[in-house]
Amino acid sequence: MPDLKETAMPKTDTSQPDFPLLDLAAFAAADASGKAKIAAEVDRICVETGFLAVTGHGVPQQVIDAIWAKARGFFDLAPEVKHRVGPVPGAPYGYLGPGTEALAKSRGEDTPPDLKESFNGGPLSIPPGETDPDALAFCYAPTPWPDMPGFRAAWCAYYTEMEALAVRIMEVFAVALNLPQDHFTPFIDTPISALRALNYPAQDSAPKENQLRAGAHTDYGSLTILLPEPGSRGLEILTPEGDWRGVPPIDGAFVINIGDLMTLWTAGRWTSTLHRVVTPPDWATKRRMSLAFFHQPNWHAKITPLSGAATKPVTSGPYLMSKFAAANG
Ligand SMILES: O=C(O)CCC(=O)C(=O)O
Ligand SMILES: [Fe+2]
Repeated sequence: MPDLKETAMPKTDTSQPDFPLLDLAAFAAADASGKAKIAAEVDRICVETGFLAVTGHGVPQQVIDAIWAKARGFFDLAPEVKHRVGPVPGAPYGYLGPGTEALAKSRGEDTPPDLKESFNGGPLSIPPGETDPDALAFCYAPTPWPDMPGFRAAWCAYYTEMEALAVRIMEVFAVALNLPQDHFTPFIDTPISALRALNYPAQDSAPKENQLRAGAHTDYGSLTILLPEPGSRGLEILTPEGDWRGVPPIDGAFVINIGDLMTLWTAGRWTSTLHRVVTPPDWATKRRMSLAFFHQPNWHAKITPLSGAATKPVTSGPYLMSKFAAANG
């Protein structure tokens, strides 16, 4: 494992001097020792919280603008129109309306449903030869597309960018773990990632006890690439000290965090941090949107600790399916 000594790391300029940044363009341009230095800092952050902001990502602004416009347009449709693209039973894609999901239930906590709605889409193609019935019925279920010109094209363009970005981040993760840069490739070459557009509507009545915009949870997979609506607030992470801390809006950056499978892969070295979405007092009258790309290894990928510790492997697809069922049961 890398040595954990403090290294210089760029910080956000003004709003939140403490929030760590990973500049992917700087990583790509660095020589081996520069890469090792950046990777050591990523390792340190992943040990602590696994949350950081990514700049230098190269995702074209017009791809981001287009999906924001289509997501907003979709959520502004009448409820009965949105429900026309509700999920096929047992599948996670399409429109999940208010009252459908309580993320805290994925950890066995019984809370009221999250104050949100979402649109969800899965992998853009099915790997040739895939016959596993659960894989076909769950993660390779078709996405029910809304009848809105340009929605599908904008969605798929953003999904494609996120898939490529996740590969670059997983390469940094490999170096951060002192592994060859392409170590994770065989596990993530047919990923079963999902993209979710989230809308947290303005709240016109008081929430129930323990009801949040998103209940406290960890993400399930390898990596989440989150884009909160610019300037928006409400996402909080649990610090190692046990305090909830707001993630600041950071212009031009994605917020990334690792999920449960990365913790398992690193034998507990990296933290899949609890996070939630609250409603700051000045946000109750305002909607908030976000785009979350949940990067998930191949359906059949068997995740065992890199340390070689003898534990029963966790298979990526069935693990994801069981967590989704718990949160949506
Ligand atoms: O909307 C957000 O900022 C975070 C949502 C989230 O953590 C999730 O859906 O897993
Ligand atoms: Fe999350």
